[in-house]
Amino acid sequence: AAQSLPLDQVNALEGLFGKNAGARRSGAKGVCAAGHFVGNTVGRNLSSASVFSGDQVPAILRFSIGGGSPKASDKGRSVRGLAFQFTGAGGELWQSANISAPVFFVAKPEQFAPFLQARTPDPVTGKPDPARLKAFNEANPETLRQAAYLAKAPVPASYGAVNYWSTNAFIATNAKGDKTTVRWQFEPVAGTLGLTDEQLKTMPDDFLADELRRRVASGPVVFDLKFQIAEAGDPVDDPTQVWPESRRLVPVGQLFVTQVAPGAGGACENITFNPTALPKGLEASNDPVLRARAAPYAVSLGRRVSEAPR
Ligand code: HEM
Repeated sequence: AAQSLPLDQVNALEGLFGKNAGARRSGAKGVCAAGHFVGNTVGRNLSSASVFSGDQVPAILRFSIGGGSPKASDKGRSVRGLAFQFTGAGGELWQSANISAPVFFVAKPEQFAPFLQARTPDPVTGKPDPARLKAFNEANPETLRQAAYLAKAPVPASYGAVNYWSTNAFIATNAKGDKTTVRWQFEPVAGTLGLTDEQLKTMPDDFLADELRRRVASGPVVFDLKFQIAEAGDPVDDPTQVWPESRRLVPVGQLFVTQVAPGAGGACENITFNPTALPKGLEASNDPVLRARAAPYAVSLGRRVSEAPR
């Protein structure tokens, strides 16, 4: 029976991926990192948020693999995640969790648990019920767009060589009070890099965290943060739909990744990157998926921090 949306969502993640003590119920495998963000004048013209001041803003970061398994393969065709917490002037926080796909897999929060349940193996057959999966997919075709994107995208060779998107829309307000609806993306300045078919066969399942450590040891990994500017009629409340490619994409600052935790754990672990924790000058849009995120993140945080340590 339905309990509440956030509990159903977290329980559905546990149903599919297991209840992995101490681990995030989504983005379970990952690594803590740190660095800073520097905003530019374009950012300041769009948003009065103190993080765009141009000063170095401290960043706590986490890179991750999609899904709730701490043992997920780094070669899987799931999303990679980039979560950040920027601390602006006066301790003002901006938290966010972004993925390596321009679209999310549900348009509405009510689709989240049924999407996962339809993919959860039946204990008797060891496989998802094919009729149930087919019925869900046919009734919810927009939930297949993310997998279609990932099927064609190269598997990232590095956490530092792939784009990350907000997928959700936000409203930026500048000092004059002008409002702009935006989505954002992080683009690696050194370019994107995918694994070749040969590498997919020969690489181990665990390489991304060490690869990032090596990269950062030889210099900061830098991402351009770009805002994509919505125009009238663009779907601002549906993260399964991209906006037209012709939409303006403007750099608003750069993220410098300068440290990677030497092992498991670190400053990112007790944080839940709640994407509606926003500084003054940035607001949540009416996207119902965005608005639904804080509660299940808090449920997952509560469960994982109260379980036995890994
Ligand atoms: C209704 C929609 C969603 C639900 C129910 C949901 C649920 C969750 C949960 C329970 C966690 C674990 C939180 C923690 O333990 O700290 C999580 C993490 C994460 N989610 Fe979501 N999520 C949703 C939408 C999204 C969207 C739209 C994105 C990205 C565009 C996203 C990206 C991520 C990432 C990258 C992480 C890992 C963050 C980290 O490294 O701590 N999620 N999500």
